Amino acid sequence: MDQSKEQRILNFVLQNAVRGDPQSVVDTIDKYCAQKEWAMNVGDEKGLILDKILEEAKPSTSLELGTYCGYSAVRMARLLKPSARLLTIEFNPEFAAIAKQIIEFAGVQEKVKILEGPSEEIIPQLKKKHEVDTLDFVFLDHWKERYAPDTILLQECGLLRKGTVILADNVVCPGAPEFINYIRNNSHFECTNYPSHLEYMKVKDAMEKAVFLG
Ligand SMILES: COCc1ccccc1-c1cc(O)c2[nH]cnc(=O)c2c1
Ligand SMILES: [Mg+2]
Repeated sequence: MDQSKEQRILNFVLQNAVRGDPQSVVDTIDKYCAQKEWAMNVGDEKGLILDKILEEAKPSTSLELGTYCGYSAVRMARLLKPSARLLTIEFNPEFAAIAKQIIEFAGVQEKVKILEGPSEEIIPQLKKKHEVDTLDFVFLDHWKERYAPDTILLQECGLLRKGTVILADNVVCPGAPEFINYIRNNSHFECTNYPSHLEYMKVKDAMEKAVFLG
């Protein structure tokens, strides 16, 4: 059976990154995806925007929707304080299996927990099954048509608190028009747009930050 692109990314990390060094894992994935095969990691340019907004938020409990190969999970975990936790939801079992190995190789497995399944099923389980009180930081990087319904679901499940920071990838490319329309016309959110580029490309993209006002 031919290897998947995600398996090739994992192999490149195992052979070229430094075990236990999350920065080297991030840099190695960026090198592979910029030079050999494009893949939908948030990447180095938008990754720096993610880093800055995450460091400002100093979250104890973070949620990521869309783990993929674990690039942004490793990128975020490398900046979290030792007691902080990141829950990351991935629908695709093959992606989740690759991400688990990349997260473990980077040595951030103590801070990161991968939850496999559809976000609409897992989000309502976060409080009781995963001992979440409220979320300090949310990174939306999964199916664009789920951004708005999942943001509404997070509110309905009482998972947002005054000041929760939501950061969404790809609001220009592929685009998340329903989410942008919802969040910018909602007085309970304070929105900021961060123009950037699609990972590893010259194509325009952007990230949107939405702070929940309670
Ligand atoms: C499968 O499409 C790949 C693609 C193709 C062209 C343009 C953008 C994207 C893209 C870029 C991203 O950062 C993404 N992040 C999360 N979930 C995505 O589906 C996603 C898609
Ligand atoms: Mg993305």
